Amino acid sequence: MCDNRLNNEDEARQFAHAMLSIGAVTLSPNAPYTWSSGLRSPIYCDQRLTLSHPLVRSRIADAFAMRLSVRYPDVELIAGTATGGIGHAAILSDRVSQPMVYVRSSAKGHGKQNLIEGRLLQGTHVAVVEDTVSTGGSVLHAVEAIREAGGHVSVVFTIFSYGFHVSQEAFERLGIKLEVLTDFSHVIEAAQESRVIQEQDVELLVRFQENPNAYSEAFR
Ligand SMILES: O=P(O)(O)OC[C@H]1O[C@H](OP(=O)(O)OP(=O)(O)O)[C@H](O)[C@@H]1O
Ligand SMILES: O=C(O)c1cc(=O)[nH]c(=O)[nH]1
Repeated sequence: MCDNRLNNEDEARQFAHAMLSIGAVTLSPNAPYTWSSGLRSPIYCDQRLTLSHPLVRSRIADAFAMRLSVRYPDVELIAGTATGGIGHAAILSDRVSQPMVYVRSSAKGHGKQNLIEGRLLQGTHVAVVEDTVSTGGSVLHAVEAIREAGGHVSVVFTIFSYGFHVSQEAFERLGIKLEVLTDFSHVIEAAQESRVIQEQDVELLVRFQENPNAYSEAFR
């Protein structure tokens, strides 16, 4: 679908530069980060920082809201993933005057033992909001929880995605459209333009993105 209000290429560049300007992108090639999936990575993109920047978080909500209204008019409920997606889901649901729930990474061990917090009615059309997609495991776990509870999910919104083959295949398999504001390649381009990374870092990062498992295994 082509819509003039959705110039995703410019938007992707702008969000990549915004991520760099707030210090959300950090590199540590010699002492890799361990991700939630267990993968070891030379890069970490911390979207939690966007919540500390009102202008950036507001632009994120604007971009999500525009895509939601143009492409997914049937959505009736916004679901955030714990913890990174909750803040952005709250801002978006307020923007579009829709109700919100959030999905825990695992069911609570006390109280009502809920996995999903808030009111989710059977048959509701839900958009899921995540902050970062790496393998996609976390957000797809949330999608499955919502589907099991009787909700319909066909779209996930994320601020950032690494664009790994494994995640793309998983989204396709589950029939989920992934709406991404910016991604790995735009962040790398922005970092080169701003001269915050060296050529040797770029080569390493591209090798990592092409085969994250092989890179990760080398550090075990
Ligand atoms: O696509 P995946 O491989 O699942 O990785 C991405 C997930 O990892 C991060 O969350 P984390 O588990 O660090 O928890 P947090 O949101 O509570 O900080 C991030 O916020 C995503 O939810
Ligand atoms: O996969 C992850 O855990 C992860 C990667 C990343 O770059 N940023 C983040 O918040 N989580």
